[in-house]
Amino acid sequence: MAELRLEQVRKVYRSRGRAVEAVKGIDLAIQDGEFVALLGPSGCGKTSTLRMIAGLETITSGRIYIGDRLINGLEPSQRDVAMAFESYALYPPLTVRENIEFPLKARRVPPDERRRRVERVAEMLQLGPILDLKPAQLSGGEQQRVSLARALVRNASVLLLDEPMSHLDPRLRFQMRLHLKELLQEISTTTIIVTHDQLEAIALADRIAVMNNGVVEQFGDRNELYNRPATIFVADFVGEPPTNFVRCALTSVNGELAFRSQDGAICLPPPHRLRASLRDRLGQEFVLGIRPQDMAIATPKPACDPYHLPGRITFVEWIGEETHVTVEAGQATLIVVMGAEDYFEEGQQVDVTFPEEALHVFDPESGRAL
Ligand SMILES: Nc1ncnc2c1ncn2[C@@H]1O[C@H](COP(=O)(O)OP(=O)(O)OP(=O)(O)O)[C@@H](O)[C@H]1O
Repeated sequence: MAELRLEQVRKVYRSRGRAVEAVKGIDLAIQDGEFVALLGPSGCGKTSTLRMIAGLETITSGRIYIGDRLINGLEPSQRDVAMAFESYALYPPLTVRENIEFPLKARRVPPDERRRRVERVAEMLQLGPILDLKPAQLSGGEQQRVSLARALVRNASVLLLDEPMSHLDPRLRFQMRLHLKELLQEISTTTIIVTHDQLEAIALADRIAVMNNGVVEQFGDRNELYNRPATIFVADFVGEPPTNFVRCALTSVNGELAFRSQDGAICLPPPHRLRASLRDRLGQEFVLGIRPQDMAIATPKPACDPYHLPGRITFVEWIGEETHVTVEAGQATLIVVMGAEDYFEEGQQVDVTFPEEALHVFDPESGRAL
């Protein structure tokens, strides 16, 4: 157990004379026993970050601390970090039991203690029936669970999981998530999981670092990412369906500030919390973001709520427990999530409403929330 701290960590790869800056000076402070997910699209630098913490990749610049120890120069074996790989990395000649036991033997853990720890983790990950098989006899999902078991059994200060469930079928994935969460709560090891699956990140992690293009766009818990997205990227990447975005100019209508789309179909007052700071930005463009789950369709039009948009339903899709309704408001297309029991018809004129706090305002240049 230990705190893990990354300060201005960068990774530049050189391949065929070209420099690729995969990680662009990230800062992360992960508390002792905390479970953090690195979430982001393919190529955003998640695995590079993890491999630098594990010592499998050199750190181009910056500092990584585990507790008070600066680990930049330490060999992987000196770092007290355990890692489970997406690509398993099991030892082919050893049985599953021997694979899991291997890191304990290397650390001279007594046989009784070894057996107890292997059995505990094997039970958690449902590996009992395959303990005497060799990796070549296992399915991809089974190999992945063995790799996870081998990392968990060590009780290292820091546990790193790189897409540890990507090869499991959805049902097993669900079960593994439950077991993993339970097990990690019990051993309370500082853990980082890399995933591009936001459901996995949300279900497992205490906090999520959303990465894009080598930088951490936001580091926060689920509520912060949903209710106060720091950037356009986070508002777009986290949440399903993605946030609705509309580009508007800040204008003055009858002496009051208003965000107005180019065709005039959208005209909304800025949220109260931003009004004072927006006074001197008249004429500038902004990106407005509203989550589909924060919107509702009201018929008839609400009497005095300023946060409503008149539009026309163009598409209705029933998805299990939700109905996704597409509404056109002038040239803007908005998706609204309603309940499965709500009934709407294409062509219907409606009003889309939402609470003031659901309106997120972003600077189009920096992409950052105001
Ligand atoms: N050894 C390497 N040499 C050159 N470029 C690399 C190397 N490893 C990674 N990269 C590049 O660095 C960037 C980040 O890669 P990284 O694997 O860290 O991203 P990722 O977010 O983990 O992606 P994925 O989810 O696809 O695994 C990518 O552009 C990748 O092509």
